[in-house]
Amino acid sequence: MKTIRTDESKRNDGPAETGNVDRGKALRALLAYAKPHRRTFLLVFLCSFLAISADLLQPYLIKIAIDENVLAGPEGFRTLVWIGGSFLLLAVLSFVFTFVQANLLQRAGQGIVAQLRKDLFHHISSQSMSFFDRHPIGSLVTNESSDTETISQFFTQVLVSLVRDGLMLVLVVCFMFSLDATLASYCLLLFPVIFGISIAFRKLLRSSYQRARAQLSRLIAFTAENLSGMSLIQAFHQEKEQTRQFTERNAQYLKENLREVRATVSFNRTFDMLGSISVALVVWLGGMAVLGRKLDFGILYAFINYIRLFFQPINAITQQWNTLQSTLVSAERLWRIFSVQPAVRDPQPEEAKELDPDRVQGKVDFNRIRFSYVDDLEVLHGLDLHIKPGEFIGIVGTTGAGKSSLVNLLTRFYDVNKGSVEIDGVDIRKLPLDSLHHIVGLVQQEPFLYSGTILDNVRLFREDVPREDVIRACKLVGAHPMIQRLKSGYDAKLSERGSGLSAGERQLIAFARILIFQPKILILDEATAHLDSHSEQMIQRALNYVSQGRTTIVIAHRLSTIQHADRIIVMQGGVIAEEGPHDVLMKRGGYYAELHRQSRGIAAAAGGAAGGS
Ligand SMILES: Nc1ncnc2c1ncn2[C@@H]1O[C@H](COP(=O)(O)OP(=O)(O)OP(=O)(O)O)[C@@H](O)[C@H]1O
Repeated sequence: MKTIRTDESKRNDGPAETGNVDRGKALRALLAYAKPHRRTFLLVFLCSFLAISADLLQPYLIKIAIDENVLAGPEGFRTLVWIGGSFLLLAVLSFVFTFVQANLLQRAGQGIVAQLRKDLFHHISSQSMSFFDRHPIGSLVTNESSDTETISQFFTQVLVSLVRDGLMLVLVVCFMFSLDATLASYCLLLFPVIFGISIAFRKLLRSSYQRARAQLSRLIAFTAENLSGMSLIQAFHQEKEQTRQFTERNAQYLKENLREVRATVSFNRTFDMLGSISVALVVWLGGMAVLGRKLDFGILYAFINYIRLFFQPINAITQQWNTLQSTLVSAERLWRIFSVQPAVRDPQPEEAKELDPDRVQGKVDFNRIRFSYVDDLEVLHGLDLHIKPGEFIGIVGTTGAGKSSLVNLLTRFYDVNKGSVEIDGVDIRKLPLDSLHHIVGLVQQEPFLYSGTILDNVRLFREDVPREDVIRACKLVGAHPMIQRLKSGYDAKLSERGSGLSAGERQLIAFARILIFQPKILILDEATAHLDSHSEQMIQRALNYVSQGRTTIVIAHRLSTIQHADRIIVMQGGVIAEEGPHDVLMKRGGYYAELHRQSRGIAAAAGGAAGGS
């Protein structure tokens, strides 16, 4: 199944979340998902038709029973039994066809939405980092969960109701005219009233739904953000303030939700009222006709049944109208996401170059690169850095100097605005992303661990990597003793994001991943969180081991980590301020020496405080 394609495919990660989108296009793209299920939908409509016919014939049978048998006297008894039997048969047929229709419909509808969810997840996962800078996680969670659920209702309720109830309405009107054209004509006078009411409510229903959805998104985004920053909230005693903000958002959502419920209930009850007035009208007009012997009683009985049935599909269609409004809002939201194409993409086949991961030397060149996350706010200003194969580079600098930005460009989380980044002389924009990520390995400040076992996390769910290799890698980076202490060792299940492990332990696991996947270039963003000296030593040992034979770039927050680096790059305000080995930089007495002095001062103060406490 193909992902929704859009005409806006040339858009690069653009702000598709704002501005109007073409609702027709969004709906067409959605309907394309139903195409593979054409046959099932045809069967559904056929079953609906048969079930409706069986339902509609029932009042007609009763009319025959009353007028031609009951009122005709005792000789009609045998036919009455036949009519009773036929009535029962019609009821059974209606049950069977409705049952089959509902099952087929659910299967097709749920299948479509499962596919949509999968495509959406795939689409989101293939976006570049700038997409996630612009789209809050909470809002993406709403897209993936509740928007797709609304779309599911479109396929399992709206689509079929529009056809089934529309068909029923036409058939009911036909039956009514065949029974009594005058009474039927009076009933048709109701159509303009129904139309007027629908138009009057339409705007109100749509806007109240949109407002409720916007508040829900706001609430989910706030909750997601808070849950991921819970430790910070508690550390700064922000619970009360956050609860206050949550309560405010929650109250807004409640208010909008109630407003939506009020609008829906008023709309539905207005229709019910109209239905009751119509029945009263038919009873009055028809009753007069029966009394005046212009109409058979059986016809009046059937007519009352049909007028009830007449309102049933109208009610259902208007109910579905509400769902259709929700579907349109959800389809628009999903369409906006699907319209965004990743800013960082695989090269065109004619431009693509391959580097054999086993033969990569590991030479890295940043050639006069300029880069900004947002327009007009450049963070790297024509930076030039050339790294030899196997070189160990330490990057230091004040916060916001551009260290992470520099390595983000080597992993192609973002692309440079000007200049180029090359590996072994090949512009990385020409390398397929897959092979680039084989060549460049990353150990982040807060390595991401999945909900799964230690084994899964080290070999990243690749079953073809033997358990023994994982254990060997963990032993080499010094993670083995820590893993053995866990209850089930390598099979211990980690909680979400590995929250059961310390920052240092999570980094050790990430180091073991490097030994399994053997990238030729290693980037380490050192953990800023305070590590005790034992963990620090473990990390240092692991790094020394893992960096052997590969080009290594370490963003260091503790200068001790990179003291023995081949070269230290000192960054300041998006440019390289100084570079050279530790001793040379210290002798120069410049910015690095100053940083070093400061860090020793801080370490001494921390030591003093620890000693004093
Ligand atoms: N996703 C982003 N969107 C917009 N601006 C960003 C983004 N990430 C970083 N910046 C900005 O880019 C500049 C460089 O940030 P960067 O993270 O590269 O600095 P750093 O040297 O790694 O800092 P730190 O040591 O604090 O991690 C900063 O001014 C920062 O505010």
